[in-house]
Amino acid sequence: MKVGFVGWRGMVGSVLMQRMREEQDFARIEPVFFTTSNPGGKGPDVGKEVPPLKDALDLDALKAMDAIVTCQGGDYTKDVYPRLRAAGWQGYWIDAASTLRMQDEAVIILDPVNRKVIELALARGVKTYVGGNCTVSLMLMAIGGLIEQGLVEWISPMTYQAASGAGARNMRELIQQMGAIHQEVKALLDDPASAILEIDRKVTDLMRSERYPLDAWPVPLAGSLIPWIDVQLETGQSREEWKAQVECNKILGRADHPIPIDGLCVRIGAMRCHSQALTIKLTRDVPLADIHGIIASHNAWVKVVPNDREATMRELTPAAVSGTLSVPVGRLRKLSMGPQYLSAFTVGDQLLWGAAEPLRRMVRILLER
Ligand SMILES: NC(=O)C1=CN([C@@H]2O[C@H](COP(=O)(O)OP(=O)(O)OC[C@H]3O[C@@H](n4cnc5c(N)ncnc54)[C@H](OP(=O)(O)O)[C@@H]3O)[C@@H](O)[C@H]2O)C=CC1
Ligand SMILES: N[C@@H](CC(=O)OP(=O)(O)O)C(=O)O
Repeated sequence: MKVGFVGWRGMVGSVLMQRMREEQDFARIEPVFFTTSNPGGKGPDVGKEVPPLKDALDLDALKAMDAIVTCQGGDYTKDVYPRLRAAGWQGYWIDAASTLRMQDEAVIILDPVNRKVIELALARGVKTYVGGNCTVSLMLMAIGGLIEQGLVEWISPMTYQAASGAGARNMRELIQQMGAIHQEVKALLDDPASAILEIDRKVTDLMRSERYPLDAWPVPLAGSLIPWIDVQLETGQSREEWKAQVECNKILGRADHPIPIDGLCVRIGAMRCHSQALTIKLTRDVPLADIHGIIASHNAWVKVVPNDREATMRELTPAAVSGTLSVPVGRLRKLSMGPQYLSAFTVGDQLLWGAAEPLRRMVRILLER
């Protein structure tokens, strides 16, 4: 199978390349690498010879592919995908961008959760497969078992989203902000006799000043947080919040009888792990021990963390999870509102299960057919 890769040197694309090398995926395909900036250049090291980079805007070169995997972004998809389809290309389009997700011709891919939906779509001849929003995919990896068992009446997710979701520039600037804060008060920090309120005042003054690094972020993130992600919708939701219900239910193949899912999305100063606090209304009172079992047995990556202080602090943080495929879920307890109200807290790497991994696995699914 000839697979074209676009966007492979970006942040999501690099994670995809790393995972494909780890899983020896390149041995099973004929990879062709495309670029928007360096046609004729050298392709990445994938353990075998690859042809020079092809132009990602050259429709004829793209048309020669059986499948195209793109992590190049929504503008590229908007520009190239319709022209390629209009030119009669019948190959598989596998995309990380949100552009096509809600279109009828596209299936949102998260195979540990919706393998059946994917298989049915393949059988119907669907050729467009799009990775889900990162918070959506990570939530379903965490509590897919409860949904599968029909135990979820509604969910309210409150998110703590990492800088990586906004892109590489934003990750860099988060660290620059951290550094600027430290520089500002270094002398005071080094003096054990200095007053903490003086340190705090200087930090706050810096964050409010023109000297604070703010090119990528609209307002300070380090030392603060941003309770809005993506654009504003008329409903009062952010677009990120809107995605939760529509994408989850599309992934689950139940857009006609959706589970209500709504909450607030907040950007925090983590690097690449999104966290979410979930309030779940169960359809019935289920004992916690059963809930643990149902969640843990849903897929190979979810891990139930016991609701105790030590295990939670050790295992249920971005620092512990970053760079791994593990999706821990903990803080599972019945809330005081009643036995059908369950809390949960989950953490996941938004570049792996949140972006690259579902695409990688879709290529594998195609190879297995
Ligand atoms: N960031 C995220 O969390 C998620 C992103 N996505 C989707 O993936 C798309 C790509 O995101 P992301 O990977 O963050 O984007 P990047 O900005 O990291 O990469 C996108 C492209 O920019 C070009 N580029 C220009 N300068 C550089 C550079 N210095 N280093 C690397 N690449 C460079 C590359 O194209 P070329 O080689 O052709 O020059 C690259 O493929 C997003 O637009 C979004 O649609 C989906 C889920 C999550
Ligand atoms: N919006 C997500 C990242 C992302 O790229 O989402 P989507 O794939 O839905 O555009 C975030 O900021 O954390």
